[in-house]
Amino acid sequence: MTSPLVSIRALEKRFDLSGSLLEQITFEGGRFRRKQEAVHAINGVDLEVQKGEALCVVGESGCGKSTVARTVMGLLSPSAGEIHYGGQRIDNLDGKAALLYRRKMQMIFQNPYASLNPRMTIQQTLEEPIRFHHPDWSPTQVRDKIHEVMHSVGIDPDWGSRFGHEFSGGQRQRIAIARALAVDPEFIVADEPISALDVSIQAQVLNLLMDAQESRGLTYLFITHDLAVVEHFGTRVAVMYLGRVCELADTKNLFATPRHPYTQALLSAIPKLEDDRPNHIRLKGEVPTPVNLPSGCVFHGRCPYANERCRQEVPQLIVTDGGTQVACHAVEERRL
Ligand SMILES: Nc1ncnc2c1ncn2[C@@H]1O[C@H](COP(=O)(O)OP(=O)(O)OP(=O)(O)O)[C@@H](O)[C@H]1O
Repeated sequence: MTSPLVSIRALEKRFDLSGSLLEQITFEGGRFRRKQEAVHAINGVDLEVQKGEALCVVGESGCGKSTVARTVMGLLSPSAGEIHYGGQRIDNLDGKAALLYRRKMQMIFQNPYASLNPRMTIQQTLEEPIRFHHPDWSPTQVRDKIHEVMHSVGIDPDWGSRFGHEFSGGQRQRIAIARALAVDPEFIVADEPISALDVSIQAQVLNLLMDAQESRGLTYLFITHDLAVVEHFGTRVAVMYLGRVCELADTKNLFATPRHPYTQALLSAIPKLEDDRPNHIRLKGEVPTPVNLPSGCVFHGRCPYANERCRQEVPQLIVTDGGTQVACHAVEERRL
């Protein structure tokens, strides 16, 4: 395998909930104690994104997908761990060195209503990042680039003087995609890019992202909770639960033979007319709070295969016969 474009290494992200030092001090059992509460949003994630692939990250709400996305993009700093791009560590860069990666790595957000400035014309929206990253470009070069990206996302280049609010949700997301493409990125993090759109528009925008991937040789980290999207779009899939990756597989393998009980439960939740699927699992209970993480395997409280080892020992990702990586003691012990 070639070296990955992006590596996420032993990533952890905690959000401190304790407030000021004064608010952290409590009096318990006759002593002053310092109480430090935190949301453990990411708890040791290792992922490699290969050049040209679309790596999808899936999981229930709150499992840490967006936090992974925002940390990779440098919008959040990791509590521990590293992000590498093309072999270079980037989570600790600033100034000029960081600028280069800001051009190569672009992000598309879920809500095109919030991500476009309503006071800017489309021309201004697209011009801003181009001028920022290419201050030496002539007005003609800038104009040609704007024309090219508007055309490629299916927005009439003559509409450049219109404002964002004059466009529908689907058109706005196309413009947001054009803004990301305008600086010729290599890597795009797309965080639920179609989930705020009408169902009838979703497939069009997804196809647009796939066309851009092919024609521009893009690599995607694609965050979604929609398994139908994953099946259509993903080269590989990472399934997350409570801030950890529990399964990493080629998309075909994941849908044909899900190995982790949580993945099996997610796939079981997809409605089917004739349900003859093996490994049908129905999840009980709620996702535990990421403030007090369960010991051992974070999934053990909801897992029908959990035993004492699962309650005590954190499972690591192991490679199974089919090449899928799974973090599950039951799979490792061939109990499942
Ligand atoms: N700024 C923040 N401060 C405190 N907690 C946060 C912050 N951002 C995220 N979290 C918490 O971190 C955990 C992971 O959130 P994240 O948004 O990454 O999950 P997600 O899988 O993307 O969920 P969703 O699909 O709902 O967006 C959640 O418990 C969330 O409440």
